[in-house]
Amino acid sequence: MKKTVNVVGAIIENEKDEFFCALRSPDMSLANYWEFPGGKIEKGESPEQALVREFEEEFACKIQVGSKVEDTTYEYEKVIVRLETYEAKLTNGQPIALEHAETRWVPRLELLKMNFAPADIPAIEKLVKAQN
Ligand SMILES: Nc1nc2c([nH]c(=O)n2[C@H]2C[C@H](O)[C@@H](COP(=O)(O)OP(=O)(O)OP(=O)(O)O)O2)c(=O)[nH]1
Repeated sequence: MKKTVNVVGAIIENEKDEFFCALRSPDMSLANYWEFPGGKIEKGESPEQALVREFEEEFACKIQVGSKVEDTTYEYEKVIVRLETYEAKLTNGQPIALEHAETRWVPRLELLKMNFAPADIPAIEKLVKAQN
């Protein structure tokens, strides 16, 4: 039976209506896909606590987590991922990619053109529809 992993991702928007995206590096699972960075929720953690921890570990910066955007379960070839995405704000410094191949601030409508991990697509569709 496939394992289900609980993953949380941050949706961070800047004042120019751009979103913080990260490219998974070749040595990560799901290599070379873009994602809303975050990671697996560890035992005893809330999704919010996991996101704060992951941003300190992977981007050496602090975030404040807001409301939930989407909750999707996607079945990959080897694993099932439940991805919860949350709005978040940078509260201390700019993110520095310590593990990802690249990071980019992407304009809302261009999110659709990026090679995002399949589990992220429902969240992206929601963001595009929410455009005002
Ligand atoms: N972080 C993140 N992971 C995603 C997204 N979409 C998606 O399918 N995933 C998948 C990729 C991985 O299989 C899994 C998350 O693993 P991860 O490697 O980021 O988590 P982690 O930092 O806790 O990993 P590790 O320490 O166990 O290596 O979820 C997303 O938007 N953000």
